[in-house]
Amino acid sequence: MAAISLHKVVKRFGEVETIHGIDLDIKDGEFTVFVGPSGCGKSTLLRLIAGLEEITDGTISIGDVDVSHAEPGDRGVAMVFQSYALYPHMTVEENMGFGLKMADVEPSKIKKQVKHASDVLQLGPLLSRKPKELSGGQRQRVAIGRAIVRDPEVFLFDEPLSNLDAELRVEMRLQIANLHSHLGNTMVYVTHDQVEAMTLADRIVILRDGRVEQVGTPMDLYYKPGNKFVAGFIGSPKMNFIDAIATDIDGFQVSLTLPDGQNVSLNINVDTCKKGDKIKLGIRPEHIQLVSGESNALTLSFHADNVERLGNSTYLFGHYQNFDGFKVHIPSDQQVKRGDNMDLYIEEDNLHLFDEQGLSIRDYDSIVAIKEFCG
Ligand SMILES: Nc1ncnc2c1ncn2[C@@H]1O[C@H](COP(=O)(O)OP(=O)(O)OP(=O)(O)O)[C@@H](O)[C@H]1O
Repeated sequence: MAAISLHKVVKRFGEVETIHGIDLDIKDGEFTVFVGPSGCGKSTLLRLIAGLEEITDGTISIGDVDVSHAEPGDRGVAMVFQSYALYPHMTVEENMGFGLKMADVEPSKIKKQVKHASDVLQLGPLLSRKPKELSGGQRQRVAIGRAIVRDPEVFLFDEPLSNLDAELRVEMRLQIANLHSHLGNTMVYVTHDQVEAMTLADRIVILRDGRVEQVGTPMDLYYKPGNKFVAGFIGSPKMNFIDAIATDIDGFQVSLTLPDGQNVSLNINVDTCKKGDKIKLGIRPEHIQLVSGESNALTLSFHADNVERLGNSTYLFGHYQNFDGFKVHIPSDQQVKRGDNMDLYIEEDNLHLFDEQGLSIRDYDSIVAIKEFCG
């Protein structure tokens, strides 16, 4: 096991800089997930840690060792890719032991390591099969097994589940979570699937255009997004954003004018905001209610253009004022049909506020503080 530390890491491909001076500390034994939109640099960053790409500037250390310019094989890492890349003519057992065989490891030791990995992944009954006799999920387990037999300090996963169908992905996701709790190694995992990120990660690193937008536990990123990009990226369906103008700020109170002309006064502590500022108000679809409650801060008139019933819950897609594509996630027992007009209710605690640059201006810690103060 080993901690990983990136210090001002830069990567340029020719003239083009794609990683712009990233600082990041990954703790020993932590499961860290890199997420972000396509092209943001997730795979490049992982490959820089693995040594499959050379850094242009900065340093990378694994454990106490500076590996910035070390060969991949000398870094104590094992990587699992999206494509399993198994040798078709070899059995599962031979595939798993091949790397050790090439490194001239004794056959009895190889057998022991393969046995250990196949026990961990429940591959025992499949050891004598060839890859073509395996399902996609089983093949990916063999690829993971091949990494385990090398007994690395760090596992690096590059979208390992993206070739699998939806059901298998869920199964393999659970297997990888079990693997981490069983082995306890430091693991870094790249995905663009936010469900994988939320469910697997101890900490998520959200990347955008080669920079880190925010690092935090899944729940921190969900409840306390540092900016509008993170708020929109984490959560499904995505957070709704509506425009507002700050008309008054007074300590723990901020007054806003909404697009429908209503003025609302919120008991919210904002860090940096002044009268006349344009604000984006963020509202998660699942934080909207159709029934008025005691602590509602906001009521919005909504028209449902579309209704999707999934059985366990219902999604409404519609508009509030001129905000098309406004999304609402409600329990399935609520009777709503396409074309209905209704009021939406949102509680104060569930509102997010962003300034014109997209930075969060809500002091999230004061939510807890105010609650504690008020008992
Ligand atoms: N070998 C390369 N030569 C030139 N540019 C590259 C190379 N590899 C990656 N890039 C560029 O670096 C940027 C980051 O790519 P990367 O593959 O790391 O993104 P990603 O976030 O993993 O994307 P995806 O989710 O689509 O796999 C992209 O703009 C890509 O075009």
